[in-house]
Amino acid sequence: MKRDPPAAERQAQEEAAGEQETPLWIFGYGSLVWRPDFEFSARKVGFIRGYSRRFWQGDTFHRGNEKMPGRVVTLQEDYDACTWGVAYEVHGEQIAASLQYLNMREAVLGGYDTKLVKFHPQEKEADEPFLALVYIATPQNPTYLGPASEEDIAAQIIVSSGRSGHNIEYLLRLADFMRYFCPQVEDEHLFSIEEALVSILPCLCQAEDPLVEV
Ligand SMILES: N[C@@H](CCC(=O)N[C@@H](CS)C(=O)NCC(=O)O)C(=O)O
Repeated sequence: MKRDPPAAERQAQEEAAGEQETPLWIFGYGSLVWRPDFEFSARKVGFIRGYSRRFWQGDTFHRGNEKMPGRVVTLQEDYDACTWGVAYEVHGEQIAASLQYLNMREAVLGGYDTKLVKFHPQEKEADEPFLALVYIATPQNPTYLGPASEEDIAAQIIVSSGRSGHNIEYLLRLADFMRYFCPQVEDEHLFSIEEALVSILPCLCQAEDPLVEV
């Protein structure tokens, strides 16, 4: 089923295509942090304001199936919060290629929509904040699961896997990214789910070296 790109995506694509030298930035805060799987020219670690990252999106393709949906992250509006991740810069032909790929991976298969948000690079003295495209799964999408206790989320992750791999890998790689690349950030929701998961499966204690390269 071909899905027309959402308005924010079209706006970003038109603006970027209109001025070839203007890159498009795409902000990742879940699997895009460690598995972008599209060609990019540069990447920066940083954050967006006004959102909290939550394991409240169901996934029946990448990390789960119709009978046992996995849990992946989305963004919940939260005025005082910041969500850390990676912004990817795409130029010229990379723009259409990345948007076409992400439209299938995120929108068609994942239920995510697009929005333009202000990204704040970690090296703020070197860079001013800039606009980036972000994929958000809203409560209106058909596989949205919403809030649950960290213990229940961990238990669901433990028994879920899909076409892209096990849901445990999804959680641990994201926790790993935050631990090693954003050590100053306390992401209580993420790390309490990881803690609940490790208490159920002690063999999954923290890796010595980062699993994620940025
Ligand atoms: N949009 C968020 C979340 C992306 C995400 O995790 N999406 C799922 C779709 S349900 C995905 O791409 N999974 C691929 C994988 O799990 O490897 C991001 O920017 O990273």
